[in-house]
Amino acid sequence: MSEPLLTIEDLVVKKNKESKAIISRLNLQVASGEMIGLIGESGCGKSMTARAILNLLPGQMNAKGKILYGNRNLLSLSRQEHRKLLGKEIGIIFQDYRGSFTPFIRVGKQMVETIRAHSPLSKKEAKAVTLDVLAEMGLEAERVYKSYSFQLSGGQVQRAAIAMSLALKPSLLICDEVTTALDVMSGEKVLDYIEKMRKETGCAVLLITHDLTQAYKRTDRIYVMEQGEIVESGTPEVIRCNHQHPFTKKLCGCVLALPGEGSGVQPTREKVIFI
Ligand SMILES: Nc1ncnc2c1ncn2[C@@H]1O[C@H](COP(=O)(O)OP(=O)(O)OP(=O)(O)O)[C@@H](O)[C@H]1O
Ligand code: NI
Repeated sequence: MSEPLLTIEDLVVKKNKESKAIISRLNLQVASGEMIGLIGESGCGKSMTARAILNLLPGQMNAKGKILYGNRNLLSLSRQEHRKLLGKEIGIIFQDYRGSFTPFIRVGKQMVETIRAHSPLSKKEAKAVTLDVLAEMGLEAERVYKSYSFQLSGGQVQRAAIAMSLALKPSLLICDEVTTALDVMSGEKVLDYIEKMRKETGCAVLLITHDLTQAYKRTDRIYVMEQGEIVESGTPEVIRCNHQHPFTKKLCGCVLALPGEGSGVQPTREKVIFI
């Protein structure tokens, strides 16, 4: 692994000081250019981990430990410093992609404003970048630019949200269940675009998913989370074939996967069932 870009050390997140930890002593590393999978059952703390990185934990929740981005501890940055990093250095695509754009402002205008908030580009230059990245995502750039988000399909909005992230060229992109609300084909396309972006910009990706097959197919390394703890980590092959933890065994035992073209996933002797 090359130099770590993001290092989470002993992260503990609690609803309040007295309550049980939602995340307990979590350790995780993402190197530049890596695609990392964070998998686990619903409610195990995947989104809270992303929120802690982004300083977007709800209400009274507090986080202890270290989240090092380069040599800066994100947990000790001011809100203002954090905001500067968001988007520009660290991009996020949420599960609820509709929330990426407000419904009252045209998609193009929002993209131009976001780009300009993070760079010294003129309106005209920002518009050119916006049209470029929308086209890059395989969208009809002019039409999407002029549309309100509710005039587009789910997949189109999701791709526009990725285009937005691409325009800001973050070093780290966090994708939280980005395909959950999409049909399989649209979901695959969205992941293809994320991979394309990674190849083009060299950014690292933290792919949060409860879809084990997706993690196997797309990531370089996988962290398995259970009830707020990382119980296992390794390459997709190790997690699939040589997992040690009973939870990973259970998780792998639940997978039903199709032997997809170019998936890189070979049938194994054990728990993963291919039909
Ligand atoms: N706003 C909130 N206030 C208090 N507790 C919360 C809040 N949001 C989530 N939680 C709790 O934090 C824990 C971790 O939730 P989190 O959203 O990180 O799960 P997840 O792994 O992302 O699940 P999913 O796969 O369903 O998205 C859960 O027990 C959840 O009930
Ligand atoms: Ni979640």
